[in-house]
Amino acid sequence: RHLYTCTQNSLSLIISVFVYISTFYQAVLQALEDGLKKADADPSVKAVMICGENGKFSAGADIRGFSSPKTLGVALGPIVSLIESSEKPVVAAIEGVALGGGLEVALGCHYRVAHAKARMGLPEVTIGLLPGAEGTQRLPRLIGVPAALDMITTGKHIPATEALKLGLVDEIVEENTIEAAIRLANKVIGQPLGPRRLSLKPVPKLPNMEAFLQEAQVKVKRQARGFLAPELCFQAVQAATQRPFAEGVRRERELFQVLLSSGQAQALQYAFFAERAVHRWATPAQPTAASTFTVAGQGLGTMGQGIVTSLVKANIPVVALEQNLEYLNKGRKAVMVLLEREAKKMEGGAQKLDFHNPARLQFTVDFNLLHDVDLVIEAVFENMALKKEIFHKLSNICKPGALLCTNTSALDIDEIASATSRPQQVIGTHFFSPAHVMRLLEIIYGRHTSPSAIATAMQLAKDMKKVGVVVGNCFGFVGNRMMFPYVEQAVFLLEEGSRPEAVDQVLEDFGFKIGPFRMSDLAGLDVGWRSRKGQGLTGPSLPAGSSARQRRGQRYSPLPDLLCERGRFGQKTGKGWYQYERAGGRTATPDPWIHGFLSQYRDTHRIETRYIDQEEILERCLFSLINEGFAILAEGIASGPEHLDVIYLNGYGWPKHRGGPMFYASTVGLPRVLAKLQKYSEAHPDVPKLRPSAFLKKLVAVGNAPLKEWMSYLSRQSPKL
Ligand SMILES: CC/C=C\C/C=C/C(=O)SCCNC(=O)CCNC(=O)[C@H](O)C(C)(C)COP(=O)(O)OP(=O)(O)OC[C@H]1O[C@@H](n2cnc3c(N)ncnc32)[C@H](O)[C@@H]1OP(=O)(O)O
Repeated sequence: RHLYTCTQNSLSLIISVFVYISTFYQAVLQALEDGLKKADADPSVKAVMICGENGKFSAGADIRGFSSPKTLGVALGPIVSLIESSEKPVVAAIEGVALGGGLEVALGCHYRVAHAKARMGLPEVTIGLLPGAEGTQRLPRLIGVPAALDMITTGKHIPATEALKLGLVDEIVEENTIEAAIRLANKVIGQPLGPRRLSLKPVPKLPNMEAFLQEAQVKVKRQARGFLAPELCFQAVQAATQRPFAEGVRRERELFQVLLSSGQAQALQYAFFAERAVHRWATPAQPTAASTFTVAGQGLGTMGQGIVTSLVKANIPVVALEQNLEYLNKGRKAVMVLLEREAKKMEGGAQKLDFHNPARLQFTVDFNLLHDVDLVIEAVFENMALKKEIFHKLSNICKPGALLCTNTSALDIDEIASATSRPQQVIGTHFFSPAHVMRLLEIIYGRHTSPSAIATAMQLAKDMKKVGVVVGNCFGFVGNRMMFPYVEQAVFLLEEGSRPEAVDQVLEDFGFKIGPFRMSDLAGLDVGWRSRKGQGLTGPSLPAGSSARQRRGQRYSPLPDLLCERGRFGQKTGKGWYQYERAGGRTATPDPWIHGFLSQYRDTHRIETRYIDQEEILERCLFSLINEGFAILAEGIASGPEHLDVIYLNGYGWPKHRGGPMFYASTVGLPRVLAKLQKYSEAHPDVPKLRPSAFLKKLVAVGNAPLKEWMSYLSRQSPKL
């Protein structure tokens, strides 16, 4: 943001511009261009140094600018060229971050000095673009093709220490970066600049470049699953290996334009801002125990282990509690394995994982040790009676201000709170498995939960580096409630003639990592079976004489129950919707037994088998999920469509380049979503989840309102959101 010119011994400020290189695009570019020309023309100026303000070099172009028709993104390229062609040495002083266009500017400089704590990267791929200011051509020339491909196709940020090893920066410093850059500038005055101009350098050769590129392309394609940007990033880097610099730049610009108009870039940029909007969301209240939490993890099963690991990673002191020594020792061992693994990943980084210190992590079976903690996260298994018993005990033992959180994916927060004398301090925290990896945290407030309890849970999410989304209390909350109709449709499609692998394929082609049946096999079919038994939908509590395919006047499919009755719980038993190489195996193969079973089932229930095309599979699964999203918004269970999208992007594997289910609905067009739901609902009148939500109808009736205006059409919103 500052361009300094460096005379032999003195430093004078020439211009001051803004944080994001293109926030005031024309002004910033103009200022850079003017400053450089002025420096070049002034014989008293011997060198130039470019740095940022307030300890940050640049986060790159203003992402909002890419959705404006007047985007002038490519104009940054000529400025980078101008920097490079300067007859006086130009040194970048990198502090904080140098990302995207920011790093591209640094690549135009002849030298780069970075602070040891700085981070660098070309994250354009994560917003659906490629580094379009000649970065795909300069970076491989500087650090070689493998490292450049890795940075450009993944968008990862790298620490300065790694940048130094790669040769991306010339020097790293612990103290004053700007002074170090000026020192370097003074040192190199008069030295030839040709060897420092990256556009003149050849791309370093590899003995097996072609084979390397082929393999890399296959890998990028396999991981992208319909996401265009990584593939086009690859092509731009490939161009650097095949063409002279200027032609490579032309190719980069063509590919950039393809991405800019692809629709995927808008989806990803929407997702970028949606996540930040959700993060910014706050209640008027202050957290009660901000940043000084001592947290007790209650229950050390799979979820509890992940939660404790996450807390330790976030440097939050933890007391981990189990009901007996056997479970405690088992849980402790598992947590230690996870923590050792995390510590290994963090090796070489600035932060160390401190988990052998009992003041940071303590394991106990003594409930009384919870007396002094600020917050408890209960993570026993999903059983209302057990949870109520524990909350009653917690309410008696914990100090008056302590917040009591329950990790649940569906249970009623109010009922759990009713077992305590402090329902205002009871809140749901729905972690996703594995809890030390997954970023999402659904925060569920009950009828009596206080605003400061919500604010405290939000603070906890921030401290744990998770994306906390506050939602209301209803069966399945937001994520699972939207997932139920999706899975229900997938199973109905099997009844009507489809196969698990056909349904999964359509949804995987859409971009999900795994389809609903592979997912169900992974999670275990017994989980849903237990829940359906609890709801009286199957098992001994099902009233005698119930129809096989109807429950409470609605269509019901007993297929998952029938599989469970045959011991087919999925991967854990080696059989589920697919077959596996062994119990615990992970390779799903279509199972002829399932095909035979389905056709027998259709015969038994006199269901005519029909061919179901990909469009119907996709629409019935996705539109029923989206329809539920509209119902959720109308009921005031969530603050806005961005919140639902952030939940789906971070907890349910929704493909990022589709922006989330509600954003996707807006791109399909609400009138089309409505028309299709109406059609499917007419064909299946006994499936309420296909009946279009009144809110969706309203948004269509007012003329297909744009997503950012949806909430203005609701008269009533939750007072707590
Ligand atoms: C033809 C080619 C032309 C040009 C090529 C160049 C292209 C580019 O440069 S594209 C942009 C590439 N840069 C990025 O993708 C960086 C995005 N930002 C981040 O990763 C992070 O914000 C950060 C690491 C820079 C900082 O993280 P953190 O400290 O956690 O803060 P926040 O993420 O909450 O951000 C704070 C605030 O800043 C807004 N913001 C950040 N970066 C940008 C940006 N590049 N454009 C616009 N706005 C940005 C962010 O939205 C937050 O504001 P709000 O809370 O109001 O949303």
